[in-house]
Amino acid sequence: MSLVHNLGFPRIGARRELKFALESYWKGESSRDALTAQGLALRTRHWAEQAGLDLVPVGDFSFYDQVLDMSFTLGNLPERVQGFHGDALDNYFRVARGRSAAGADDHVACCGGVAAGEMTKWFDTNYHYIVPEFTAATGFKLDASRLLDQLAEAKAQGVNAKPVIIGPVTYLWLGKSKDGSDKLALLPRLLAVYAELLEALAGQGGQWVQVDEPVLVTELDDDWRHALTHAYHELKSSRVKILLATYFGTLGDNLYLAGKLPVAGIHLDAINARGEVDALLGHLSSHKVLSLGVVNGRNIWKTDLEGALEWLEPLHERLGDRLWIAPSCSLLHVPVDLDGEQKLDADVKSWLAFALQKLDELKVLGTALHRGRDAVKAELAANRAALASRRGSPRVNNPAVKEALGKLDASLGRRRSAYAERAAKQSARLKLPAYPTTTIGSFPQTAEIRHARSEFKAGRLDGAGYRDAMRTEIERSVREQEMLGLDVLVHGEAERNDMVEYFGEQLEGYAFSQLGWVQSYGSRCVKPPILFGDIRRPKAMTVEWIQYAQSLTQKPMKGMLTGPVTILNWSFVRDDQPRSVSCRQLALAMREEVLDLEKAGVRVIQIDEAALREGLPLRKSQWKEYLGWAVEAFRITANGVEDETQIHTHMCYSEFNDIIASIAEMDADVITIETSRSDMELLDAFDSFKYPNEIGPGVYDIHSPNIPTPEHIVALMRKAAERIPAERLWVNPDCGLKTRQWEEVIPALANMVAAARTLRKAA
Ligand SMILES: Nc1nc2c(c(=O)[nH]1)N[C@@H](CNc1ccc(C(=O)N[C@@H](CCC(=O)N[C@@H](CCC(=O)N[C@@H](CCC(=O)O)C(=O)O)C(=O)O)C(=O)O)cc1)CN2
Ligand code: MET
Ligand SMILES: [Zn+2]
Repeated sequence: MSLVHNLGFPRIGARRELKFALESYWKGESSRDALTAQGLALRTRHWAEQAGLDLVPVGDFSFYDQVLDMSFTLGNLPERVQGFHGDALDNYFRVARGRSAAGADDHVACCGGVAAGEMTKWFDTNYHYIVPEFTAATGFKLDASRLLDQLAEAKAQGVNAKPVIIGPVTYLWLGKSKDGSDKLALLPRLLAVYAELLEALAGQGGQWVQVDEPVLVTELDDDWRHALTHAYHELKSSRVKILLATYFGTLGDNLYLAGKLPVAGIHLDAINARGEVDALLGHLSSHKVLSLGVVNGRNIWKTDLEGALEWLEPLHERLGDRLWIAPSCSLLHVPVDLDGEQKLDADVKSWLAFALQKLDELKVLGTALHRGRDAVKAELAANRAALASRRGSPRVNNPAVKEALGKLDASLGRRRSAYAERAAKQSARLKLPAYPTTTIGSFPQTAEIRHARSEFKAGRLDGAGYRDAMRTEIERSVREQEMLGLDVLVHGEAERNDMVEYFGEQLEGYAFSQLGWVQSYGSRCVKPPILFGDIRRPKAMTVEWIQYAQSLTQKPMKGMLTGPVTILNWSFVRDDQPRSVSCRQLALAMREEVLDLEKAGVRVIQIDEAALREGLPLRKSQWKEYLGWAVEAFRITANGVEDETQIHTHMCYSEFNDIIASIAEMDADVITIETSRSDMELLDAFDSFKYPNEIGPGVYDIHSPNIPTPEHIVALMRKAAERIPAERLWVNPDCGLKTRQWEEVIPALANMVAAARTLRKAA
């Protein structure tokens, strides 16, 4: 029999129950007990929904982040929160979210404000984790209570539990050394605690433990490879059976190493690394389990079940019980339940599978392997029909789009003149002061804005009423910016639910869900739109809003767009054509929008590419290819405008050292980046490359409620000016302000404008 299991289940809840419970607890509107009860209710429901599986993950639930959970399990708390004498869960949230010194926190008086842990993306996904912090002195101390409590809960509910933890090497690899010391030097100390942890799990009757080591799909140097070998030799005497889970890619050079590790089984992402199955099997000793991730945990398409069986059946014949099947990775990255969708087009819906449907697919595959295809004849037939309908649908393939793509030539991606010439014309037209100030686009998405939108979507507010509500917000943003004295204004993005979904909703070739939420970080979720067909822009998408905003002020109003690469990287995308092709289609559609904005008199247009760097493949050897088409797509979008039109782009969470040449190639007149937390060090890349265009290095961290002082901003900008000539510097926050409150935004921006004035006087 082949065993069917899952690697992880989405924890936010089909109706985002966890999000609402968390936010209400943080606001002080509900009790800690209410929050933990909601956690228990979600775990219980999710285990019940996975009941048909042979092994169900336990420990994949988290109140904020699974990496932060691991830091607490291992007793690796940043020094600044040690000695906190409140509740452990509150301390956990202090690390996750930070605490302003002026915050409404009982412990501010005794424990002061604390900075949030740094957040960064989880491999190549749109999920963000809290970065573990290390120093040479870091010690570890086991606190297994979370895992043991959840295991006990699972047992009480009759769940076939498989505890899930992040492996020691991946844990170290994900963290950051705060003092420049070698993280790997901590491995012996860390392994001692992992050994204790495995022992504790064994004591609870855990037989199999899933230990996630996704670092195995990255390019590792010898030290890290050695660390893996060393770690699993140290842990091999444990009483539990380790299923070593790899996902998000191929093992590549690490294949032999992975195959030889002394563990009881290994999970391979057979969506990305199906070609490695044979080679891996060649290295696996005959007692080891091979778990194959055959259902894609990263997208929302139905699996080709018969296609999967074609290659699984012979493997099953060979391996028998040693073959397990699972999703390719945790289902954290997909929405929960397709059945909740009431408005999705019936055709498109019939092509999709969310987490619960993916588990059903696995069960069908398991039954077919176990009892023969006949036992699931009806399911296989329905699957075959759905796949055929998708392949043949005229809505997927639009000849006109294919034709337009065929006509593309390199001239589309070139500005008329070089930067220096454009800059002179733009400066004559815009007449901006030195150190011009601007913001990145969004202003707070208030409860009123979201409420108006949800009333509109539910049909209780009509189009005119909704437009008025948004215009009121836009007007408020413009007035505030004028009072603050900013130089280049934005409309505030009130009308946008999300910078990607908003465009997905308006482009042909896209479908969008009502409840397809995926956790992005903490309580924050996104609803990635579904790119299923050839892309076309039926009509202008942003022009009316920007025009309205411009009508309220004499100052230049930035037109605000999301770039093709970011739209692609934050959507669920087609698996029936290369990403580069979908991206080029998006580029052509967004180019039309850029040209429409220009025609409407918009003088500054920002094209956000927040996810351009984020989309880099996990393996460096694939970067060149990706950057080639990604930069080209941006250029197609941006570069059709006149010299006088100023193009901005924006990127956050970025280190630019290794891609600075590509950034320069994008040739935006101005790029705004996130730099405040790195103390402007990120600018070194621009400096040493002699980046020729203008730069707005972020001067305040928008993730934190803390208000930056003018002195702090001036100091940061002086550091920036050591690296970039002052005449090419802008002053702006790190990113958009949609997650902040107006009460935070106004004083912060006032200080930012004051800082710019100080700088101008000194110049
Ligand atoms: N796609 C994407 N990926 C990204 C980012 C991004 O901005 N977009 N940024 C980074 C991650 N950062 C993020 C920052 C903020 C949020 C965020 O604020 N998300 C919102 C949801 C945004 C949204 O789509 N809102 C909808 C739905 C709002 C909503 O929840 N409405 C209520 C009803 C409210 C009412 O009636 O009063 C409901 O449905 O229950 C809207 O505005 O229309 C949230 O979790 O709260 C997400 C990611 C990286 N990846
Ligand atoms: N214009 C967008 C905003 O301000 C850019 C966000 S980048 C994640 O929200
Ligand atoms: Zn940003």
